[in-house]
Amino acid sequence: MKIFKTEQIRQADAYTIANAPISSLDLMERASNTFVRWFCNQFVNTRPIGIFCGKGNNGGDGLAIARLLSEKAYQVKVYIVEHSEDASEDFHANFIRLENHLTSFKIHSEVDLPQIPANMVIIDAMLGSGLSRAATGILAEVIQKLNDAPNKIVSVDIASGLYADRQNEKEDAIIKPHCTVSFQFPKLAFMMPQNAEFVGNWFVADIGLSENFISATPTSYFYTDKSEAECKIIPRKKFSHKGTFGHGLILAGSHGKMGAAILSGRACLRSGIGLLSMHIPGCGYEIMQISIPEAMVTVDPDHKHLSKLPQIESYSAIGIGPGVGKEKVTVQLLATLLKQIKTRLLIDADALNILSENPYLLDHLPEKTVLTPHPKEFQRLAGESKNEYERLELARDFAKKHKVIICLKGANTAVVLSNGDVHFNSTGNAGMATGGTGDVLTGIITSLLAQGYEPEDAAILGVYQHGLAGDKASEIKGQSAMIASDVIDKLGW
Ligand SMILES: NC(=O)C1=CN([C@@H]2O[C@H](COP(=O)(O)OP(=O)(O)OC[C@H]3O[C@@H](n4cnc5c(N)ncnc54)[C@H](OP(=O)(O)O)[C@@H]3O)[C@@H](O)[C@H]2O)[C@@H](O)CC1
Ligand SMILES: Nc1ncnc2c1ncn2[C@@H]1O[C@H](COP(=O)(O)OP(=O)(O)O)[C@@H](O)[C@H]1O
Ligand SMILES: [K+]
Repeated sequence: MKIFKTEQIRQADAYTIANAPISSLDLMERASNTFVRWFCNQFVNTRPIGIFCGKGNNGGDGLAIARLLSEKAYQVKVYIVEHSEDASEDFHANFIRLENHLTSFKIHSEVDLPQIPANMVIIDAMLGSGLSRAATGILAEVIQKLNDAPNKIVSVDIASGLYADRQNEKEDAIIKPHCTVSFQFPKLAFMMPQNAEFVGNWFVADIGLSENFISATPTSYFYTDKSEAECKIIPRKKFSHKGTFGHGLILAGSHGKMGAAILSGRACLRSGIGLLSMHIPGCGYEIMQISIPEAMVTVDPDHKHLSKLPQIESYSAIGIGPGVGKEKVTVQLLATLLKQIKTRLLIDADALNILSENPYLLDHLPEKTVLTPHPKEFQRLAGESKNEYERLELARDFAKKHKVIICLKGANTAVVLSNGDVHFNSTGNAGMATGGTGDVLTGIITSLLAQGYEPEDAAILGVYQHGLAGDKASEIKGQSAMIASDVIDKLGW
């Protein structure tokens, strides 16, 4: 799914109005109807509803929603926050339509603020994607009051006060909704961890903006949903054999960290690879052979660390990093690997930290190497950033400069391609914030690379399947009890 910036959403809106054709008021009606359909599935009509409207089109949506809900026998109260003398045309039209149904209450100042019953559901339609500056004055006061109340809040399109695609200041007044119903596209703001409390659970309501416009308009931001991930899967043919699915090599583990090697190896095998070899330090030999009988093992001459690169010509992809440490000998091994490698490569964990400490190695990264840093590893690699928008830009610059693919891990992992495109992941949950889940991802993506998936697809699909397995694991174990091995157990597609 594409993620558009505010300006592009406005253009999509205008294009649809001109070409569908549909009047802007009818488009607002359609958007409001879509919201109401969603809302009625979530909230019964015995609960009172309070709709807080601004005076732009977001407020116009609020007024239309008020009318539609009252037609469905919801008890609705409408509050209009008088932040401006002027109102948008469609706000005005909906205000007139509403007059036959409901009276609205105007909020000019704090004294006009209503008492809010505890069971009232609040619909936030004060400011939408037209936010041009921080909310102040009466808007800020209403936002504060609603945030302080225990009531459930549902934001129309986006929480009032939250910029759709740029950084807010810390002190900005922003609604903290339980959920947001976004029109047609998710907003870039929803992908940023810092905005979690200003988004809540979010849903996309298809309001029928022009498909021609959407498919023809380029964007650098995407959201990987189920259909997009599934169409990347290459089916296994009836007469295929293990040679069809590649032979991967994972270099992992050190004394005390053989678990990381085991997790990545197991995940690799559970992701469809034909053959897997693991290169590990001497201390891990028996551990590995017993833990993963399906994997072949080559043993490093060093007992505790990886020090010597094995023959690598026969592998279709190589993954390096989980649990390897940063010993001098391992630095040397990575440098040799970068010189010799002719196949697809994934670099994770301490191998990334080695790159950070030896930046000259970055010039030797083969094109489309997949890097899988968590935020701290990325910071070591690319430097500090003031906020998550800046971090994303840094990742895009880094990926373009070094022609690599970066999976910036976290909730909504951002897969940043070497052309700067960003694919945010839709699967995964906070139960995955536990040691070893990153090693699992290394195994999955290495497996896909070995099978011949293009590195872009391997990264996007691998991240998606990793999160999906995490979601299945959390359904069974719960987020607190699940561990990385549970994620491996739930792999499979
Ligand atoms: N295609 C779609 O997706 C569709 C979108 N639709 C809906 O339209 C919404 C966008 O509408 P919108 O452009 O009128 O913007 P919205 O946020 O309601 O208000 C802007 C007004 O507020 C003002 N203003 C801004 N910041 C302010 C501040 N801090 N404090 C005070 N005032 C401030 C601003 O003033 P100005 O910046 O000009 O001074 C302007 O007057 C969108 O979110 C969705 O709900 C659907 O109806 C149909 C299809
Ligand atoms: N809150 C979360 N929601 C979704 N996925 C998460 C969350 N926290 C962590 N993850 C995922 O779990 C993995 C953690 O990786 P990492 O930090 O490298 O762990 P480790 O080094 O212990 O293996 C990443 O793929 C990340 O996207
Ligand atoms: K809103």
